[in-house]
Amino acid sequence: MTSTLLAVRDLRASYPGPSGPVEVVHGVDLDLARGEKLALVGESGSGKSVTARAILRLDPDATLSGRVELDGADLLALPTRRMRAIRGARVGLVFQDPLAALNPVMTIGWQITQPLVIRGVPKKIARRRGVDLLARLGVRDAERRFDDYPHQFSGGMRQRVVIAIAVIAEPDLLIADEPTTALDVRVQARVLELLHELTGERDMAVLLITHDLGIVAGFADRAVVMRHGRAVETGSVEDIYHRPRHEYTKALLAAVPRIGGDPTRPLITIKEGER
Ligand SMILES: Nc1ncnc2c1ncn2[C@@H]1O[C@H](COP(=O)(O)OP(=O)(O)OP(=O)(O)O)[C@@H](O)[C@H]1O
Repeated sequence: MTSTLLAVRDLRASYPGPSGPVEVVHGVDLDLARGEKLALVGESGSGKSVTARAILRLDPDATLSGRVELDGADLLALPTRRMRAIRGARVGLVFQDPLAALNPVMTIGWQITQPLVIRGVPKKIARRRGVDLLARLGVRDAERRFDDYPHQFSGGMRQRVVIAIAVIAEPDLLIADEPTTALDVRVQARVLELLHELTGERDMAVLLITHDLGIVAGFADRAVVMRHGRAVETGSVEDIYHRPRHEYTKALLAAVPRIGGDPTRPLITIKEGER
């Protein structure tokens, strides 16, 4: 029996524009069960990031409506202070720019252990867990590297640090926006494998935002296909790949280059406004 962790209903987000508010998320519904991996897919500009940011109320200038229920509590109705406590504790976050997410003057070990230390976990234990996590993320010599600063890490290593910070406090949900885009294929596979393991070990759910249908196929249980700020199709990864219903999903799948595919075959295009 799976239980619903996150239920999003008719979520809308508008931002101030030069001639009034502009709606960029037009009524998105999605459900995520504990331990489930859901991918939000679509092309650049389809509204994946703004949907994730709206779920967590990350943009103070966005006007939001609808319902975002985490374990039955509507996040859109919570006081800001309670919402802040949920981010980081119950929901771990990984966004696209790892450098912006790290503090340049603190060691990476300090930053990784902070979510545990502020919850009263003794420093030594927090360090042990942090080092283990970094090692599981494929960072070599994790014990020694723990006392380095962000500038001493490559971009790919910093991204793994950000992932470690997001998951160390064992959140119920991880929201990760293109978490592996900056990583080479081998490290990408390691990171996805770890996230997969954590969903099993801790029943952590993952909302993965990606434009990469290859990652979706290898990682997610279900997917929501987004276009122009709407969820156009939702289904199991199996159904989306083998029995896509929406023309846009078919076009997205047809646009994925395949090894051995016919390079002269034209890409399917669909007309603007077609839904
Ligand atoms: N702060 C903002 N103010 C106004 N419009 C915004 C804001 N942030 C995003 N948008 C608009 O919302 C739409 C969706 O953007 P979003 O970044 O969610 O797309 P995406 O699918 O995540 O693409 P990408 O993979 O490139 O990040 C775009 O048209 C974008 O211009």
